[in-house]
Amino acid sequence: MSPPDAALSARLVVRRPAFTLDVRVEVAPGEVLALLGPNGAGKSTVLRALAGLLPLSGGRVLVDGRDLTGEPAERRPVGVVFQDYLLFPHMSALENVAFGPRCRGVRKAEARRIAAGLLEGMGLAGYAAARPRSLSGGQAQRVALARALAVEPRLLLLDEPLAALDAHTRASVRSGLRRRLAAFDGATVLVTHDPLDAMVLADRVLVVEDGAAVQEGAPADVARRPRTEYVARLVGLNLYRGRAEGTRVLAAGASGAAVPITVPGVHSGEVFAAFPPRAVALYRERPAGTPRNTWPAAIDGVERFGDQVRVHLTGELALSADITPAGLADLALSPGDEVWASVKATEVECYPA
Ligand SMILES: Nc1ncnc2c1ncn2[C@@H]1O[C@H](COP(=O)(O)OP(=O)(O)OP(=O)(O)O)[C@@H](O)[C@H]1O
Repeated sequence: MSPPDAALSARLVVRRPAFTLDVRVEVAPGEVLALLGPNGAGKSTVLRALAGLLPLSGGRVLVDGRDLTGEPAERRPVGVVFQDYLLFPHMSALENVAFGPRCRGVRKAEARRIAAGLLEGMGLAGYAAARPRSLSGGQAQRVALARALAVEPRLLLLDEPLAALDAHTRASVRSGLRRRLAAFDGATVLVTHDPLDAMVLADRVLVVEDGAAVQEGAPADVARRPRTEYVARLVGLNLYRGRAEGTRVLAAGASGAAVPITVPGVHSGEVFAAFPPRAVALYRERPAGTPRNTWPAAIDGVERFGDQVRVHLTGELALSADITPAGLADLALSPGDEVWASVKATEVECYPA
């Protein structure tokens, strides 16, 4: 059942020869949902199905309680910001924004008035006559957002809204976009690969893998308690699944043997245990007399990670450790070396699987 106050309530089934998408998407009024997932997971398929650009094999799309399933794209109260913005190059910014209302039968003068108001709201009043190619990436994105909002959508769809920008401008455009999305009272669904986009822009995250929803929740909760390898890698956590027995979790080691992980608190049943690479300390010799978790491991690779060094380890448990370059030099570590990895129980997050 869909919540009565959902602005968007959809079940989307799309069947292709080698791929099936089957997800439910619920978004409250004013809420921003980020779809996060690896390449080919089906995120763009979700957006295109919601926009009416792709027929459903099953399911339905309700926006503000209205069934849009059979409606063609141009009759849906939906605004779309495409990945590369897809502004019409031969039209001015104003004409680009006025295009949607014009297509929906709004008279020219009125469409231009709507467009001018939206451009002004985006801080682009002085760019109405500018052609898209003369705009910066951030400006083009705002024109694309204004164009999407010009049809007074109840559902706003953004496909990788920051992917076309260089790293330098991305941060400021991201915070501008956040403010603008906060002012929109319909449902927003955005697609991203970037966990930071999801953290900053979204109220809730839906992780899609191989056509199915695998995890959903507030961005911070998803980041803190990943439920799949993909999410754990994305947010940079070591993640294991196992059976809890009191304060120990028995995780499956590489050889199939159970590897105990001591966790804070008492748990039972199937659980996840997760900890960040910065919580892992490395030693040449097994540290004696410590209540910490200690596991033997071999250095698999080393990479620079910010001002730290990320060490990848193999063994019964595969794990990543962040240490300082000085620490790496002190330990004189190189690939293949045997070490002991150690993690305090209090650094381990344990939660039901
Ligand atoms: N037009 C199409 N015809 C056939 N198969 C398609 C089509 N578009 C996408 N696919 C396939 O459907 C699956 C989902 O693709 P989709 O583009 O939705 O994934 P995505 O999560 O958006 O990926 P990315 O992050 O790479 O854009 C993939 O297996 C893809 O190869």
